[in-house]
Amino acid sequence: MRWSLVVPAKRLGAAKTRLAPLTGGGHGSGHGDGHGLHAELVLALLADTVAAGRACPAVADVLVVTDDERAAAVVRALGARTVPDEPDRGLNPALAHGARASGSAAVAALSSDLPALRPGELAAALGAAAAVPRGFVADAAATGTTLLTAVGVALDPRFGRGSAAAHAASGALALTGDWPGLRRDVDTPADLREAAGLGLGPATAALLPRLPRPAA
Ligand SMILES: Nc1nc2c(ncn2[C@@H]2O[C@H](COP(=O)(O)OP(=O)(O)OP(=O)(O)O)[C@@H](O)[C@H]2O)c(=O)[nH]1
Ligand SMILES: C=C(OP(=O)(O)O)C(=O)O
Repeated sequence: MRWSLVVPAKRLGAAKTRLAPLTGGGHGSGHGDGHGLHAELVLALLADTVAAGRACPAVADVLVVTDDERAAAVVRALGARTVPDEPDRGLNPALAHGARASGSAAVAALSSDLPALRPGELAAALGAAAAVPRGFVADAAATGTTLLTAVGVALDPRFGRGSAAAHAASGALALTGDWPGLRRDVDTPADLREAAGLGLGPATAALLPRLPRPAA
């Protein structure tokens, strides 16, 4: 079975506010304005996630839901398709829109902040997901979700705080395996240090030495 991956990306300057301390946070950091180091860091996390997805043999195509032109250009250069961020009602409606736009019967929503993701572990998780109508992979903290899958049924995404429990309550099966890069989402500076310990993708690795506050 080959999958369509749907990856959400809100505007770079508005995303990942909890990482602002790493990029200086204030004036000149680019946090909030879509430029500068903050946007570059958010973009690097997205680029490494998309590149790993594209390199996964179980993935037929990657669809990024975004209105950010810079993010769209970067992921297209990596071989992803892009669709506008519709209906502009937040993360879950954007993912449902992307899932429908993919036109695929096997759809997986993937977090956009997985810089240590390996194509092989994604393939293993998607292999497990092929056996169930809906499945999910919890993040390293076991409270959030990094992957939500659907085969022949609606994706019905419930990302957000406590999403692992919400996905389980909606009938999705928790998929478990030794997939450290797939689980290691990066919301905080400490998360980025842990991702660095697993091994970062090239975009995030290249950015790390440029951060004013060392992350790793
Ligand atoms: N396309 C799209 N993506 C979204 C939207 N809202 C959130 N996302 C993406 O979903 C992921 C989780 O977003 P949030 O939980 O809002 O916050 P965050 O950007 O991770 O970070 P914090 O500001 O630090 O909480 C990020 O990859 C966002 O880019 C949306 O309305 N549209
Ligand atoms: C949206 C989620 O995560 P975060 O906000 O941490 O990126 C989630 O885990 O469902």
